[in-house]
Amino acid sequence: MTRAADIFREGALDGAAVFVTGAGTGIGRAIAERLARLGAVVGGCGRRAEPLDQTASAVAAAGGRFVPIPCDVRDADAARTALAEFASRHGLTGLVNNAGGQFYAAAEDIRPRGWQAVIDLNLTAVFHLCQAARPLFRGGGSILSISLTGAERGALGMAHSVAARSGVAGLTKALALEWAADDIRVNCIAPGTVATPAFQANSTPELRDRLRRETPIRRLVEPAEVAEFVAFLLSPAAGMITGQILRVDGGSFLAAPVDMRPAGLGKEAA
Ligand SMILES: CCCCCCCCC/C=C/C(=O)SCCNC(=O)CCNC(=O)[C@H](O)C(C)(C)COP(=O)(O)OP(=O)(O)OC[C@H]1O[C@@H](n2cnc3c(N)ncnc32)[C@H](O)[C@@H]1OP(=O)(O)O
Ligand SMILES: NC(=O)C1=CN([C@@H]2O[C@H](COP(=O)(O)OP(=O)(O)OC[C@H]3O[C@@H](n4cnc5c(N)ncnc54)[C@H](OP(=O)(O)O)[C@@H]3O)[C@@H](O)[C@H]2O)C=CC1
Repeated sequence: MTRAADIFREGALDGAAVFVTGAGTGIGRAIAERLARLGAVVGGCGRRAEPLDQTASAVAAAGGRFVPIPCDVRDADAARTALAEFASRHGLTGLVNNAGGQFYAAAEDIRPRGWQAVIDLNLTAVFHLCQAARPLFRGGGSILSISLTGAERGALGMAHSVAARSGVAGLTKALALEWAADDIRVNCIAPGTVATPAFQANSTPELRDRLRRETPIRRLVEPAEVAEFVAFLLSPAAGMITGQILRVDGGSFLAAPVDMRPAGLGKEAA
């Protein structure tokens, strides 16, 4: 079978300049490496410099260009400055809001600071970066936000994250409408479970096996499968796709909601 990664021709994204948040690890790193391989110049942020430098080395070894600009996306001014610095040197045709995450807790155990941390990272930072990108796009652009499948139906143990991702879904549609006339497309990609090092570190083999069994296509999502879809949505081939929430989840959204509450791990969802 042809692998997804064989579909695009080399140079398919020549001339593209894309900023990826959380580009040092996991899904963000896979996205950065793939876009650079297809010819885009990629800028990326994260709080830590070291993972970004590792992405830069991997991209350079493959003959691509990656510009690491460490910053905390929850600091709106710092994020704005990082994006502007990248755009001033390379232009800007795409933004991928990938930085995100949450802890797992029953709703009654989420304290105000925990709620705020998850909303700030997964929703408010996305808005600030979209807003910052808007005037930097010249002649159109494409914004993608990495969300989480099933947010529209709910999940147990992730109330803060489900609320934030639902906010991103609404934001995606609102911005798609406001900016369509300037050929700025705004979409959301909602992955199912992806076995990245970060998720492995926050889960047990038993939980991952349960999530795999609960996925109609009986395996977890590969980071490369998300990256390939990102490449497509950034390309001119997706020129009429905007305002969409697009799932890369093996059909997970059709199955029962997941139960990620610490006390519920290992049990079937209620
Ligand atoms: C159908 C669908 C199929 C689909 C099925 C899909 C399954 C799910 C798959 C999803 C996977 C991923 O996203 S995995 C990839 C992403 N990686 C992660 O999620 C791991 C990283 N997580 C984090 O870094 C943190 O959780 C996060 C809050 C986001 C960032 O935090 P910060 O660095 O700002 O903050 P911290 O100082 O650590 O914490 C801030 C506050 O959070 C609270 N807090 C932190 N951990 C807490 C905990 N376990 N329980 C309660 N509260 C907690 C405390 O109140 C802290 O405040 P004080 O203590 O008062 O200071
Ligand atoms: N893995 C999975 O199963 C799924 C993941 N997702 C989502 O996909 C995205 C990527 O996940 P994944 O690759 O697994 O996880 P990672 O934890 O590896 O990726 C998150 C990245 O974001 C960066 N980041 C976190 N907080 C900030 C911040 N405040 N400012 C700047 N950068 C930050 C991290 O770098 P640093 O720590 O250096 O800041 C890290 O590189 C997340 O939004 C996640 O919620 C969605 C569905 C499923």
